[in-house]
Amino acid sequence: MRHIAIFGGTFDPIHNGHLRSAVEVREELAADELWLLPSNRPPLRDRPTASSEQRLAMVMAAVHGEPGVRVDARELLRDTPSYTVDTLSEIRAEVGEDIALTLVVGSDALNKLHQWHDWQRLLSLANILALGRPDYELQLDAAVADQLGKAACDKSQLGLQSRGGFCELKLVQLAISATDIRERLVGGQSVRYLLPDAVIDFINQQQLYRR
Ligand SMILES: Nc1ncnc2c1ncn2[C@@H]1O[C@H](COP(=O)(O)OP(=O)(O)OP(=O)(O)O)[C@@H](O)[C@H]1O
Ligand SMILES: O=C(O)c1ccc[n+]([C@@H]2O[C@H](COP(=O)([O-])O)[C@@H](O)[C@H]2O)c1
Repeated sequence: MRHIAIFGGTFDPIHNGHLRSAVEVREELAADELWLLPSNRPPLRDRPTASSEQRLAMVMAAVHGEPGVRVDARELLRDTPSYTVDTLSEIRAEVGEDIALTLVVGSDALNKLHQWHDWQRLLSLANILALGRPDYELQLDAAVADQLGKAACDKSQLGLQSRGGFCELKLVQLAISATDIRERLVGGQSVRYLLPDAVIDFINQQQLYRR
């Protein structure tokens, strides 16, 4: 069965924590493709510092030439909050019923899943993969833990079922965050090796994340 992993984020900016996770998830799941989806108006946080266009440009520069990784800009084309359930419904309608879709969510984001719009429907559209992240233990809301617990399966199962499975993966675990990168830039510190040089060049060119 064809298998697509869907990894959404604010990516303000995209960094090596995201990128290493994307590459490893694709390998670990033996997924055919991994799609990065920059969100337009992230529902549960303040407005991003960089514009949608700038965040999209940084994501594209970061993964240029990376095999099997694609950038999907659909959420930037909708002027509504980027509800994942809407995005997955749209993707499901496009790819059809017989393709495995796996939504990739970091542990910090998953801990807030109970606040997501219509979160109960997510497993009817896709599998969910929880990504371990340093400094963020998985501490799920009780209702979420109950639903995901019932869906728990081995990672090898995710590519064999189109939706409805849940699995946790601990990958390389880089303690990098976009907040820390923005703070370093405001403070005039180096961010080299935390994110790709192409993204740093773009940030400098556009004078992003300055005081
Ligand atoms: N270092 C990391 N390792 C694994 N997953 C990560 C890492 N950083 C972010 N993620 C995950 O990537 C997705 C998008 O994250 P996001 O764009 O919000 O980055 P962030 O670094 O958490 O940003 P911010 O510091 O602004 O909150 C989320 O599911 C998040 O949990
Ligand atoms: O659907 C929702 O209500 C929802 C609420 C919060 C976050 N999300 C999605 O979760 C992903 C990670 O979000 P964030 O804010 O941690 O970058 C991103 O793709 C968001 O669109 C989705």
